[in-house]
Amino acid sequence: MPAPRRTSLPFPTPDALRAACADLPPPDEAARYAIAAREATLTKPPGSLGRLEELAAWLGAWQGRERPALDRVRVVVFAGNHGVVARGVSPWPASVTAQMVANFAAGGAAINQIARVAGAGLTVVPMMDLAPTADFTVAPAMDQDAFLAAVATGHDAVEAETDLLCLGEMGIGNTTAAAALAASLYGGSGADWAGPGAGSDADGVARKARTIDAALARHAGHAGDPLALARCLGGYEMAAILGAVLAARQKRVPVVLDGFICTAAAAPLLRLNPDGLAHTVLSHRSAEAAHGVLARHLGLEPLLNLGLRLGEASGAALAVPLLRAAAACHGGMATFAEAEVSEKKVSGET
Ligand SMILES: O=C(O)c1ccc[n+]([C@@H]2O[C@H](COP(=O)([O-])O)[C@@H](O)[C@H]2O)c1
Ligand SMILES: Cc1cc2nc[nH]c2cc1C
Repeated sequence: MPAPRRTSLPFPTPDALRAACADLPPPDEAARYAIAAREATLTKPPGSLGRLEELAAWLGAWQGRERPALDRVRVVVFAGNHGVVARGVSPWPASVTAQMVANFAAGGAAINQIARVAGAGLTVVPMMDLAPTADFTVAPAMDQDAFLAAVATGHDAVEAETDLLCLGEMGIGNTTAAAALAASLYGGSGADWAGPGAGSDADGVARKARTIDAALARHAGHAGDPLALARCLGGYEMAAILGAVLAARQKRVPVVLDGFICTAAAAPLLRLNPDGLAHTVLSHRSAEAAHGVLARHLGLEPLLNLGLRLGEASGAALAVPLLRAAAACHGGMATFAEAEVSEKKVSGET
């Protein structure tokens, strides 16, 4: 189903969007305090659940609950087409984007299976009713109106009554867009950020690197303006992810980011606000090598490392069972007092 066309935009201008990105709510500190206090009473050596303890605190602080809940987990996948595919940057034809969206609707994709196992609802937002973005080696990928409309589509896709939001994308050619955007934000050349994507061979990766270099040269005038770079070098589905990450923050919905493209799409928010991705975790480190580099720039530590390079929120949905375990331990474990377990070692005992 095409995304509904809107008559009014939540951010009618780039300045309005920039101002919204600068003005983000903090987590619930009282909930964070209550979670830390409860964590210290649970029947385990302090810190022994490692990152699960941090995840429970992160979930609860954004949900504003001492015991985080994951009853309403939603996966949202945005899909869009990229004009830069005409440069031969993907081994797949652009038509595969729409074909995969049909596959999502029929329940036949990996994300359908993983979302079901994770107990998450799946929403797919196709943006292929729009003409593909422009080939960004010759023009901005999107004009101002198209970019703000795509951001609005993502913003509209987030419901406040969500305990956890997993974001992902589908778009043939979008590893080139993600690499170009990452290079424009964090420096380096095409060769530093280009990888095989959905299966390019060495010649394809070299072509991709040259394409990214051409795009960087074309849009160099926007250096230092993260929203302009997202508009010139990104894609509809990437702009929508940016809008969804922003909307989630405004509603204090915790977010799981997926692979390379999803992470690159969210990166401009961090450039606009050093605290802008505090409500997000990164599900996994993609097999696309640039993802690990980008994650380090963003200060995000991936939860999983499974050699995934699929996209479509598959990694984000795979992180849900981990988060469920973190929440279940925090909410369900007995305290030392309840279980009558001795809390401290007897002095002198080894
Ligand atoms: O999530 C990732 O890290 C990832 C890495 C490589 C490829 N992909 C997916 O593959 C598609 C883009 O690959 P490409 O080679 O056409 O740019 C797009 O649909 C992405 O979801 C995704
Ligand atoms: C088949 C296929 C499925 C995908 N899912 C996400 N990106 C994809 C790219 C391709 C090519």
